[in-house]
Amino acid sequence: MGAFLRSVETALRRGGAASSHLPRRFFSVESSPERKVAVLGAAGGIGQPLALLMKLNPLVSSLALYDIAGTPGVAADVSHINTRAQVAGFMGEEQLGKALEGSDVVIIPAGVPRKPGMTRDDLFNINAGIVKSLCTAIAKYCPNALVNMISNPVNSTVPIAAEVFKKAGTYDEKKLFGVTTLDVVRAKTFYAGKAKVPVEEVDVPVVGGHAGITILPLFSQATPVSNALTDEDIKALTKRTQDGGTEVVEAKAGKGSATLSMAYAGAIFADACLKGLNGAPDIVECSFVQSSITELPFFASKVRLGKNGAEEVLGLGSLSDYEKQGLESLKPELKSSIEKGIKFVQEN
Ligand SMILES: NC(=O)C1=CN([C@@H]2O[C@H](COP(=O)(O)OP(=O)(O)OC[C@H]3O[C@@H](n4cnc5c(N)ncnc54)[C@H](O)[C@@H]3O)[C@@H](O)[C@H]2O)C=CC1
Ligand SMILES: O=C([O-])CC(=O)C(=O)O
Repeated sequence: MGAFLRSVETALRRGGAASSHLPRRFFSVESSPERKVAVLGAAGGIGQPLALLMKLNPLVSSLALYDIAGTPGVAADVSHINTRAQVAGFMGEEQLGKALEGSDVVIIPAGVPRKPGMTRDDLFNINAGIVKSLCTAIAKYCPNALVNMISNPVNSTVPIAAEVFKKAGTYDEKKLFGVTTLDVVRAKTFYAGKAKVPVEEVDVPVVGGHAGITILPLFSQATPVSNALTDEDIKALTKRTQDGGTEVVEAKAGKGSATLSMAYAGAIFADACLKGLNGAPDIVECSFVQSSITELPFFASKVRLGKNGAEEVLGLGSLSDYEKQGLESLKPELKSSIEKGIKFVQEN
């Protein structure tokens, strides 16, 4: 472990990938302009490890940690790590503006997580209001920031954010992202295990939304290609990816949902946003964004990230019959979750 951590430090000092243990994408710094990242909900189960990972990212020069409680401690703790980002903690609504001002990327893991037996939609009543008020502040204090929405139900919180920004006159569809990276992370892990291929080489797009059957992994496009997997294997992998969140919720038995893997996924996605802003070429990640690739107004698919955010929403590519069926089955649920979010802002 000592050697591992020393290699992290060396990698960070060099600003390059010094260790094969580390995802290269975390540590490549071609050029490093000043970039401020704000984490809203930074004292929570996701927020704390995400704050740590963003402090390790050399693309970040300023890290604002905001929560309704607990941020002074988290900020003091993380700030002692000897990396580039200057860390500041902000607590309570009166400090939200200061936390947001000048932000390039705002990551939102604020809100309540699931307990066993709940769906993500069961979180709507509490989290919709939290997201609405945070997005109202974003529109006021950093209207140009890229927003990475983690709070569930993502299928509704992203449309909520869009409506809030529209009302405020600041909406830019290129700058609003539902974070579905954890679905991709899971699909890659599960596929690598089943296909017996090196996990660090695996790529699997995951499209649709971020709840149950709306999560549609496209294993027919997975690389490296494996001819060893049967149709039954693909069905089982699809179901496990769709139920990945529930698997963690049940294992945690009342103590919340995925936090560590989500922090990892959130850090990967925020890093991609920063690289895009900095002009790095060919930055493509799946995300739930405003979309015209299906008849639904929001949809997750591969997105090319650039200096303005989502520069291009990529199409679905060719689907297997099983995936085509999955796509048709997910549309009614996704449509109604999107409409629920829009209605919430229009009526409140
Ligand atoms: N998009 C995804 O793939 C995933 C999303 N999630 C979602 O992320 C959210 C957070 O999960 P956890 O970190 O496990 O929950 P948590 O309860 O551990 O942390 C949430 C934090 O949000 C804070 N918070 C509440 N109201 C706030 C407000 N108005 N402003 C700022 N902060 C506020 C709380 O004080 C708490 O520190 C949940 O909605 C969960 O469902 C979780 C895992 C994966
Ligand atoms: O399942 C949950 O409630 C949290 C989540 O979105 C995930 O882990 O994918």
